[in-house]
Amino acid sequence: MPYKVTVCGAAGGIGQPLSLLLKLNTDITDLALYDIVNVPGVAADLSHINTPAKVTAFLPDNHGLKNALADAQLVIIPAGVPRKPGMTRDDLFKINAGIIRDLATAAATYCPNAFMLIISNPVNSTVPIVAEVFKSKGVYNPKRIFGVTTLDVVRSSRFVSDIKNWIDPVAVRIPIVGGHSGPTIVPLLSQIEPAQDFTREEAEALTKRIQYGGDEVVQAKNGAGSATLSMAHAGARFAQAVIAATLRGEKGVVEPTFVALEADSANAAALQASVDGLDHFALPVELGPHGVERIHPIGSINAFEKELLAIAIQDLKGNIQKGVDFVAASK
Ligand SMILES: NC(=O)C1=CN([C@@H]2O[C@H](COP(=O)(O)OP(=O)(O)OC[C@H]3O[C@@H](n4cnc5c(N)ncnc54)[C@H](O)[C@@H]3O)[C@@H](O)[C@H]2O)C=CC1
Ligand SMILES: O=C([O-])CC(=O)C(=O)O
Repeated sequence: MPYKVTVCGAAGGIGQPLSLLLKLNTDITDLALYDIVNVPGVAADLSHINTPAKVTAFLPDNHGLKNALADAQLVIIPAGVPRKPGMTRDDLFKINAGIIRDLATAAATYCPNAFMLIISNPVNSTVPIVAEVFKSKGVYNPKRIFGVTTLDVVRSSRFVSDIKNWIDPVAVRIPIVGGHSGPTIVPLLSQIEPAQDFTREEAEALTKRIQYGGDEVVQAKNGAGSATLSMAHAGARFAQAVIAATLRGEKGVVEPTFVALEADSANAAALQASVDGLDHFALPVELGPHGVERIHPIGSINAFEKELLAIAIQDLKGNIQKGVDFVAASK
């Protein structure tokens, strides 16, 4: 069965290793790589790998974006600028918001039914931007738009195994809820599988490391960007989860991701009430043939996690509104 995936920002620090991992995915038959620079070389290089996907490069000229997106079933967007030391993800808004708005406008026009996986920061605002653009084009389906927060999940599994060193980091699962920036990243360590006990000191230190894991990489790269290789792994993992549920019909595929809560219409009101009325939030999402199948509630959490959640909700309100306002002001 043909399955076309388009990567926008494919020549970048994330785009290249992500495209490599996607090229190794034998469910994908057509890998369209779009960027404003350097993408023909990336595509030529990847096209020599002996896996089924046909790799094609697109630059903006000759209707490149239109041709890259046409008939895509899945679109992954790591386009835009990364952080330098001292910056917050929100500092990227002024450049990345316009890039995401324009790519979303093209996707809403040329592949309105594709699953949209948004990596570009600030995710807490770029996902609402995509949603608002799709609404304005009359093609909005909240089940199909995802903010990729998988790196928080990947990191947290690894960081837990650093302090409880007999735990297999591949097997450990921690629901990460909220959003994708500092205090909006809320790891629910009380719900870790397999079950673990943490002292309050351990929980505080681990939570801080998970919330600021991105900063560790930004500082280590010292001006040369932010996480790219771990992000490529995380992006490929989330893409595979979507492909498994939507193309292969696998059941029980659950990954935390930042989504519109209305995507689970049966539970939307209760979910929104649990996060002070926010319309977007990262929660563990069960994926199904149409994308979001069911959004898991926050569940039972301890006093420390309640404190974290209250802080996250306050920040997220502003981040989400900023995205909505940006699209409204662009009209
Ligand atoms: N969601 C997450 O967990 C993470 C998100 N990120 C974010 O991902 C984004 C990309 O990061 P990197 O790959 O390190 O940056 P990068 O600068 O290495 O690559 C970005 C690519 O986007 C391309 N680009 C710029 N404008 C474009 C447009 N209008 N259309 C298509 N392509 C365009 C650039 O030419 C470049 O190749 C950043 O915003 C970063 O903050 C990074 C790590 C984790
Ligand atoms: O920290 C950054 O700017 C990139 C990112 O989102 C992450 O690594 O989680």
